[in-house]
Amino acid sequence: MQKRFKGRRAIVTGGASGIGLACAMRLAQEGARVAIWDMNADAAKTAAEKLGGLAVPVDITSLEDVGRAADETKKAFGGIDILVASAGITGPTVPVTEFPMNGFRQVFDVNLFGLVHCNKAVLPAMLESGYGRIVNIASIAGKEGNPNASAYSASKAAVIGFTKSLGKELATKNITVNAVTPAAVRTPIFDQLPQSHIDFMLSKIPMGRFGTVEEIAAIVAFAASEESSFITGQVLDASGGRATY
Ligand SMILES: NC(=O)c1ccc[n+]([C@@H]2O[C@H](COP(=O)([O-])OP(=O)(O)OC[C@H]3O[C@@H](n4cnc5c(N)ncnc54)[C@H](O)[C@@H]3O)[C@@H](O)[C@H]2O)c1
Ligand SMILES: C[C@H](O)[C@H](O)CC(=O)C(=O)O
Repeated sequence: MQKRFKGRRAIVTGGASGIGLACAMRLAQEGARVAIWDMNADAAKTAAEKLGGLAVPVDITSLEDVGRAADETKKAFGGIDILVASAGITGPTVPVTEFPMNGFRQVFDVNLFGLVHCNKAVLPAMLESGYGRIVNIASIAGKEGNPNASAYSASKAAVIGFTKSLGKELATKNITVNAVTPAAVRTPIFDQLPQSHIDFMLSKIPMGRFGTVEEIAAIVAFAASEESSFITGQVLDASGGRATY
């Protein structure tokens, strides 16, 4: 495998599981030093040991905790070149008429505000070095809006809008900011969903199968690489043919 990330220092939020773990493994396999940022401290430790990286337990909903994590990572690595923001939750799978507002806010606290905290936290180091790659993991749900998943869909649509804005702000700073919108991939996040919703998501994929974490990690790795230098503020799709834009 090529070593596109030799000498690069990466943070992967949600890196202890699923898509984030696969992204962390791919970046490490290609030479990056990787910090696993995750609220699951034990899983983060296990993942970091597996890839020879750094485990940084953090709750991304806390701006202060994220600032502490960024300081710890920058001190350990000497800088930050890459952020893959993968940490996320689904929230309840219910119609809007039944959707509890505390649940709606929790989804936004993690999926949007937590992601914004992490994007903000890595920018000083990237601006100081004059280089950066930010890859925000959104979802096809943010493009299409899934029924019974209004908070999740809205939060991912917000991630897309935020990514487009930040990409334009940083366009002359050699820092790119892109989103990836996967369709369903069988990971532990499915444990947060009823089977009916999982069946619905599969039914929407023209390829007739779920994606794999490796397939998502491959597109994330491209977006995180130097090769993607003329792509910013964009949405890179990985939905098995489902997305129409
Ligand atoms: N799996 C899919 O079908 C799919 C498809 C499209 C997009 N996504 C998105 O991809 C990302 C990763 O999903 P996944 O399938 O790997 O899920 P996952 O549940 O396997 O992993 C999510 C990780 O995020 C961590 N996390 C959750 N809340 C956190 C917080 N407040 N602070 C720090 N860490 C926190 C969890 O501990 C977990 O390790 C999510 O943003 C999800 O919305 C998933
Ligand atoms: C959490 C979901 O599995 C993920 O976002 C994929 C999705 O929403 C879909 O419709 O596919």
